[in-house]
Amino acid sequence: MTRVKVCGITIVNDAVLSAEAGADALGFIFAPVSRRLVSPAVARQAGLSVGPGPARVGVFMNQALDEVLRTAEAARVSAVQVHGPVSSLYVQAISGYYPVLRVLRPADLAAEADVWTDVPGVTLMLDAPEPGGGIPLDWAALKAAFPRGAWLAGGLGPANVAEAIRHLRPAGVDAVSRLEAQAGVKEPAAVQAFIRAAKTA
Ligand SMILES: O=C(O)c1ccccc1NCC(=O)[C@H](O)[C@H](O)COP(=O)(O)O
Repeated sequence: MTRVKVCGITIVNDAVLSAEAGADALGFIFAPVSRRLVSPAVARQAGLSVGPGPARVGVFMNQALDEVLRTAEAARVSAVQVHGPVSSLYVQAISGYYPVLRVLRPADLAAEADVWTDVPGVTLMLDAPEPGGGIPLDWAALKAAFPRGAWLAGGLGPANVAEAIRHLRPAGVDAVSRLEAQAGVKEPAAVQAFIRAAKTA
């Protein structure tokens, strides 16, 4: 069954409702450029409030390694998601502490996907060039190159996630924009419908 990550949690109650709806992972964005920036303290409280079930993923973009590790520790996340043009050494260093979701854009696939094939602790995620922008990828065009075991993000929501899964059979799916009432605030019905659609695809 496809695993489901609900990203951009900024409110403890949204973590709880996502977990109750069956989310496998919750995303907490620590990249200062994001409209869904959350503090490590709130992420930590959210993690404590959902019990042992869902993974808690700290999301970072172009941030120094020590900042990533300090923030992840303060927030008590269980995995780290890495966006941006960082080196493979940087990703490997994080994977010594946390399972890593390494985010690639379709344009990066040819150069970087093979680097991470069968590397323990690193899972690929394909996302649109603008993270959190709500723009879907061209699933048909990606089909031949989509790495086995990779996750998919980019403009997914209740209305299109089943179709995306049928095209690419990702190991997991991730979404934010189409699950929100406003930036950083979840729309409960959309979260529930997204998880249901992904799990039954
Ligand atoms: O969502 C953001 O604001 C964001 C900003 C900077 C780095 C990452 C960010 N989001 C990470 C995610 O994993 C999103 O869920 C993913 O990009 C999909 O977003 P959407 O297309 O809006 O569903």
